[in-house]
Amino acid sequence: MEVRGLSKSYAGRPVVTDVSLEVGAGEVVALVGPNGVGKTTLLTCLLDTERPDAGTVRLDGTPLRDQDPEMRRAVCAVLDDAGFYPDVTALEHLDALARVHGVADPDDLVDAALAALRIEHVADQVPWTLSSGQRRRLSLAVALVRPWSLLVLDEPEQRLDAAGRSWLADYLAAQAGSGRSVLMASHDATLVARSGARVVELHGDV
Ligand SMILES: Nc1ncnc2c1ncn2[C@@H]1O[C@H](COP(=O)(O)OP(=O)(O)OP(=O)(O)O)[C@@H](O)[C@H]1O
Repeated sequence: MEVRGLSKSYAGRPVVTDVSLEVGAGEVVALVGPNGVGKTTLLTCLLDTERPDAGTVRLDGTPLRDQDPEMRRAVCAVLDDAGFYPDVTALEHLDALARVHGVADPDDLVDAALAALRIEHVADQVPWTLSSGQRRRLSLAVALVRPWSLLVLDEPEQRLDAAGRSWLADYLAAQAGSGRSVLMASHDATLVARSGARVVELHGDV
């Protein structure tokens, strides 16, 4: 992914100013910086869910548009743990996403994801009955059941216990090792280091 000259203001107040960065194949990149510096804003602009005031975002040379089915397939974003259908169990949520993306053997993939995230025992519960950490684990499990070449994560360490953070760091490093790309905002220096991330520090008037 290549970002050039991205800027975003809210009500005339600059939040992201002229940011350029690249995330290469096989690379984990960590955006770091203090609260309010603009990490989430940058991620939402990159994902085309917020419209930047200026700048370009390209994936493999093509402008990134969230309405483009190819882009939606290439980019997996986990920004929070809120995007669940309320009446669908954890297992059904993962199963639906795997099938929508046309993966082979969705049953096996979903079982493996539930096991990897250690949420098999709550697979039949609807999201609002999960603990907050289990909901975060379910959000992350999505990345294991659908295709992507770029994974975008916003503070994925939130609400994870120590074992979960270690698993996540090793998972991200392994994905980079297989040639995929990861861009995350994080406040967890251990996660950033253990995942082998290249650090991009945002500076702002905060
Ligand atoms: N929709 C919005 N309208 C107005 N201001 C906003 C909006 N979204 C974000 N901001 C402001 O933009 C600034 C950057 O917010 P952002 O969430 O991007 O920071 P962040 O670096 O992700 O912070 P944190 O580390 O606390 O998650 C903050 O001052 C915030 O108040």
